[in-house]
Amino acid sequence: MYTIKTYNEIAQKGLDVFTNDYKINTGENPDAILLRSYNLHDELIPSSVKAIARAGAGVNNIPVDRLTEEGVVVFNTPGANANAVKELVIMSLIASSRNLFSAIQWTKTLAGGGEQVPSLVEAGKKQFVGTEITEKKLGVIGTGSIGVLVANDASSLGMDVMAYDPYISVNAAWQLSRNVKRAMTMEEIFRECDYITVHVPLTEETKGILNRDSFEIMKENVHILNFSRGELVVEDDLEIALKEGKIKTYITDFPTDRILQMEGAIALPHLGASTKEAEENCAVMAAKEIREYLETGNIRNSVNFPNTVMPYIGKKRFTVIHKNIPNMVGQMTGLLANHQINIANMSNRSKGAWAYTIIDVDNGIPVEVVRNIEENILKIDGVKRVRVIG
Ligand SMILES: NC(=O)c1ccc[n+]([C@@H]2O[C@H](COP(=O)([O-])OP(=O)(O)OC[C@H]3O[C@@H](n4cnc5c(N)ncnc54)[C@H](O)[C@@H]3O)[C@@H](O)[C@H]2O)c1
Ligand SMILES: O=C(O)[C@H](O)COP(=O)(O)O
Repeated sequence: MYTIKTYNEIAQKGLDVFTNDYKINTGENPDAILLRSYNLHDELIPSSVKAIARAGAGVNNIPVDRLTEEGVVVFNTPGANANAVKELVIMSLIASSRNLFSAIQWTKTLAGGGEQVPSLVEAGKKQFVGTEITEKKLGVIGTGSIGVLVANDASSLGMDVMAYDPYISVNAAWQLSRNVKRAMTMEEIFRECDYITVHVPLTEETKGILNRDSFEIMKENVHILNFSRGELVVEDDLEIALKEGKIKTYITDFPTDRILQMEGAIALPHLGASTKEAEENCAVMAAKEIREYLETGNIRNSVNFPNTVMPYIGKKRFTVIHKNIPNMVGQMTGLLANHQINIANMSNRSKGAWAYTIIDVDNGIPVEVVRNIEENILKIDGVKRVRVIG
């Protein structure tokens, strides 16, 4: 029996992935945590927790570094909400070009105008004259799951699209339309584009990339869209650039009190992933990642440990989280050899400073021998966690 603790509301379809062997939100010692944007940084995470799945993309709400040191596997759900975000970004591109947000607000103010409404509309509409997006230049910073979709669809709508991503994955590169031009630097995007949209994770490197220096080299009246994270922008600098009219609109999914008071800033209440489809996709994917890890030790879509998938055929399985240093596998297999135990299958993967090893052994080993091996693997210098499955 496993226990899952949830933070945030999780789509029922995702919770349904947890069958009878699971309890949700009961007891003090959960095996895994499932959450969306809830801030885990200040939470005490019990040592019973082996895995944390973020039903979504961004993991900046999770203390990943600390959890890695504790051998807790953190997952996210790559691409599961990308279409939802893309649709909102494309809508916002058009809405900002056509001054739709303020036009809708103004039109509402005519309520109660009786028969005058049609003529008031005709007289007032000129204040909302917009521009078309066709043939305008869009810069996409970050071409991962969302950025690729935005770039391709904007290109289909007739925009001239350029994209910057120094770490683009092979998968994303395959998906990107050949009409999308490659920018070699972020500055190229800043200098040349009429619209700029950011689709990067919040990291030390991306924090504050939208700042005074970048605004300074941008075109006059640029539209900026930020559906990634609020901290990518330096608010002091944004306020000045909006006041000076350098930035025409800043559309963000991450309002702060200050941004809500800036003229030219349009804020949505973090709606990017809030569609029925995206919520279900993310919840199902996250729940499956947890189940697979707890039941088989396989790791798929982890942000802190190497993806390691070895078919589980019901044999006794040792899974070991350890430092990525020499002679770890040798020491583990040595312990098995001491007991004349045959290894049926094995996988060892690394990611940066950490590695993960799965060893399947033939069935029928006495319980006390298994326990002894488990204890001795844990004693190896550099080993963080050992689990025996089956
Ligand atoms: N508004 C929302 O509701 C919502 C929903 C989903 C994701 N997001 C945010 O959007 C981000 C992107 O989501 P995704 O699913 O596309 O993630 P992703 O991991 O698929 O793509 C991120 C891309 O950014 C690139 N990148 C990283 N550092 C970079 C840098 N310094 N310069 C340029 N590119 C860089 C990576 O190479 C990758 O291709 C998430 O991290 C999250 O913060 C917001
Ligand atoms: O990173 C993400 O996936 C988004 O910001 C979605 O967050 P949410 O699950 O809280 O809507």
